[in-house]
Amino acid sequence: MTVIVLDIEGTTSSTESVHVGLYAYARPRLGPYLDAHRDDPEVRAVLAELGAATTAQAVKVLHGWMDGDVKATPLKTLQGRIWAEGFAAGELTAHFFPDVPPALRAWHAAGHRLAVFSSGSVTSQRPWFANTAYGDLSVLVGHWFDTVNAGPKREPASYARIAQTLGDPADLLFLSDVPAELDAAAAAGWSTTGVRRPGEPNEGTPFGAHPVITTFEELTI
Ligand SMILES: CSCCC(=O)C(=O)COP(=O)(O)O
Ligand SMILES: [Mg+2]
Repeated sequence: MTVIVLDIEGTTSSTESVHVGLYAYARPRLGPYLDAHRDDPEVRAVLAELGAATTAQAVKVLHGWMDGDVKATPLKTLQGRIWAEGFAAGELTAHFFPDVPPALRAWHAAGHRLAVFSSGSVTSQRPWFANTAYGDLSVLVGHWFDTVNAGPKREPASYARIAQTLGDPADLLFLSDVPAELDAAAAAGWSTTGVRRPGEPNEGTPFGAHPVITTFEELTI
């Protein structure tokens, strides 16, 4: 039995749906969210990490990270909370490539375990998988990992940390569109497969020694 660990952006879901859909939703809400949750310990911690004295200063840093698609944990924490509210309010729905839902259901039915490891916070991963045009896919996923509970995606130590929960690295398979993430997983003893989807930013990126698929239908476990 294999544990299949999924990246989101570029792998299960389009980059556009994250950058245009989710980022545009979060962008104007960051300032008001900070002002409304100043007494929340997690928000206070984010502000302390940013070193920003005012909401305007904090928003400037956060918008700069969004413009550069910097996967900084304080940004991901705030985005995730704003998106979770958006999903709960019925204002957001998730995008999944059409090959993904049937493949996840088939792998789950065959006894393979599924997990997610994304730079997007766990707070946003769960509603992303729960609110799809293909029904609630979150019920198929047993474990959720992000940069807080696992660590940065390009560091082998993060994959070693995840393996402490999921089991023997030899049984773990990571699917991602980013070669540096696959390199880190392989360095931790995991199996890897690159996902090169037509039209995605990493379509032309070399994947080195990692096997490559263009849809989940091509994966043989
Ligand atoms: C609801 S998922 C949010 C996706 C996100 O914010 C992100 O940065 C995705 O990065 P990934 O590690 O999945 O490529
Ligand atoms: Mg990705």
